[in-house]
Order: sequence, then structure tokens, then C-alpha cells
Amino acid sequence: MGEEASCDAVSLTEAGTNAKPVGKEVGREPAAAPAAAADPRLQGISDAIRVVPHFPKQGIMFNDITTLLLRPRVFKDAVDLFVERYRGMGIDAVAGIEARGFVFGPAIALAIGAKFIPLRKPRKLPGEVISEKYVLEYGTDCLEMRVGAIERSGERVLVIDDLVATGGTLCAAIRLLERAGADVVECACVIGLPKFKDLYKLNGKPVYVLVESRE
Ligand SMILES: O=P(O)(O)OC[C@H]1O[C@H](OP(=O)(O)OP(=O)(O)O)[C@H](O)[C@@H]1O
Ligand SMILES: Nc1ncnc2[nH]cnc12
Repeated sequence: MGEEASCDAVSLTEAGTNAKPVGKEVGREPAAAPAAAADPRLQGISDAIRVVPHFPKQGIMFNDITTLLLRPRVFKDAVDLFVERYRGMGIDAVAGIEARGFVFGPAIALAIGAKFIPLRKPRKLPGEVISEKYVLEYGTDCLEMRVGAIERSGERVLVIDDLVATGGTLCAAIRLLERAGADVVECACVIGLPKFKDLYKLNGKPVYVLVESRE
């Protein structure tokens, strides 16, 4: 098992409700609102996310992307928005976080010509792995990456997940990748929980979200 993440995560009891469009960096000072903030595709993405109260436990407002996945046009819009942002940025690898980062990550990786690295939950990857434990909104968990996934020092990596709440999961992903010698360029999520956006401490790495869950 690897060392614990040094960047702080926030412990939570409740989250936001319905999503609203954003298209911006959170968790550090954004220089200016990006063009995507006005993009009409964001409203469709926001509308397609179902919010389920008290799942998986009391007090959690669960942002469910499976309703978005049932609408191929909207699903494609989400992937396209990321592709438009990261194409041409010299990204070598897209690292997707199990499970919901696997839904968006591979499509983005293929479209920008990058390799895809699965960051998996414990005991799923064969062979030698490195691990990072982290704290979640509703428990604790651990991420693992195959040793050798980063093939040379300084590879430029984009981390993808569906949602950032406390930032604990992204933090663990960043730590894993940096331990392997990667240069983490940015983290990107479909949804951000605004309640926690000023609390992320992701080793200075920016987090880009398409929509915010409404509080
Ligand atoms: O910002 P954080 O507080 O770390 O929370 C965000 C993480 O929580 C969810 O995954 P979850 O751990 O529920 O796993 P799953 O995708 O396997 O359901 C979500 O998909 C993120 O990975
Ligand atoms: N509120 C939430 N909805 C969906 N996934 C989550 N992961 C952590 N918090 C979450």
C-alpha cells in the first residue's frame, strides 16, 4: 500500500442538488471565465444529470450521470467539450478514475491522440502496482496504478472523473501519477460540488468542471 495523500481532502455529510452549467476551473483563482462558460451545450449536460437524494446514504445528494449517458447527443457534447479544451495541449496520457472516469476518459484519450491509463480500485490490476488511500464523501477508498503506465519522466497527463466533491479522489490520482514521474497538467470532471470548490488542495493542480451541482 502506498503512503497516504499529503493533499487535504474535506470530510462531508451532504452535497448539492441539481446541476447548473459552468465550464470553468475551480479550486484556484481562474484568470477569466473561459469561452465554454457561455456554451449552450452546458445547459443540456446540466439538465441530463439526475440528482438522487439520500444515496448511497442519508444526506448525500447523488449526482447520477447514467441519465446523461442515455442521451448520446448530450454524452457526445460532454466529451467534445473536453476534447476541444485539451486537443493541442501536448497531453500524452489521459488517466481515468474507476469507475465513472472510465466512461469519459477513453473517448477523450482517443480523440486527442493520447494513451489511456486506468486508475483502479484495490486488487483489480495484476502485477506490480502503486497505491494511494484517500477519504471520500461517504467513506474511504484506495486507487492503484500499474507500474510502467508512465513510460518516461515528465509525461503530460490529464486526470478525468465524472465528479469532484472533496477532491480526495483527484488528490490520490495526482499523487499516484506524480510518484511515477508524470506531469499532471489538469484534472477535469463533468460535475463539481460548489460547496467544496474553495477547499480543494490538489498540490496546486487546477480542476476544470463543466457543470456545478446546485446547492
Ligand atoms: O471528490 P471526492 O470526494 O473524492 O469524490 C469524488 C469521487 O466519488 C465518486 O466515486 P466513488 O468513490 O463513489 O466510486 P465509483 O465511481 O466506483 O462509484 C466519483 O465518481 C469520484 O470518483
Ligand atoms: N454527491 C455525489 N454524487 C455522485 N458521486 C459522488 N461522489 C462523491 N460525492 C458524490
